[in-house]
Amino acid sequence: MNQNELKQQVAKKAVEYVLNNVAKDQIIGVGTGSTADLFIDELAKVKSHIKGTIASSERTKARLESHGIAVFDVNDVVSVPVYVDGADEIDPEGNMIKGGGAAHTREKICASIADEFVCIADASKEVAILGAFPLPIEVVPLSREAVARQMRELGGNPIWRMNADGSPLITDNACHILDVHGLHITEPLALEIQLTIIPGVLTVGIFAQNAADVALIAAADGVNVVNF
Ligand SMILES: O=C(CO)[C@H](O)[C@H](O)COP(=O)(O)O
Repeated sequence: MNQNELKQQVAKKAVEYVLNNVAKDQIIGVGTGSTADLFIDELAKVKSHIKGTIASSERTKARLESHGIAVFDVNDVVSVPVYVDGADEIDPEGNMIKGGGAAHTREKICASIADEFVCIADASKEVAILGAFPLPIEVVPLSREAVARQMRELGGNPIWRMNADGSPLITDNACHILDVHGLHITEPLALEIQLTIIPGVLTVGIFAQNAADVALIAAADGVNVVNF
């Protein structure tokens, strides 16, 4: 089974999870990325079960709306029962690195108002310690070099993320991304807090404060449900 087939499998399982665990006519949170895209396509088949969604990116909002699924402004929603999203890495405690799709600021906001974070991933995303995947940090453009210097002082190697055409990637929040290579994140929550208070940092891609509550992990022999 290739990685895309695993993602398909976990997307289906996540819809099953929503149907079994979320009462009818609720608003649910939807993440961003290739796994989340497949989840959206599966969700569309049972869209009458939900009242609508909150979206973690413009990309996700457009895909949801293309299926006729209502998207609410996060400002108008107090809480959601579940937030379903992928991850770039997930450790044995449910801490994650996210932001490979440059959407982690809105993802963290959506996760913060969710009763339950349901992480959907294939088994290649499971790691013992976070950090092999470069840590995305969304920064206010003016602060980029100052933040990069602080990352170097911590032993990381920050790379300014570019688009395929060589232009700087601009996020949904009009900010830049630094991908910090070479970190070995043994204390995810402490590092998330430490980096979050650096002036100019909008959002760090460590999800420890908003770690996964449940992970649906697709492997060749099926989808494993992990409760943290
Ligand atoms: O954090 C994310 C986007 O900002 C994604 O959830 C993460 O990059 C995983 O993506 P994919 O499902 O494409 O592997």
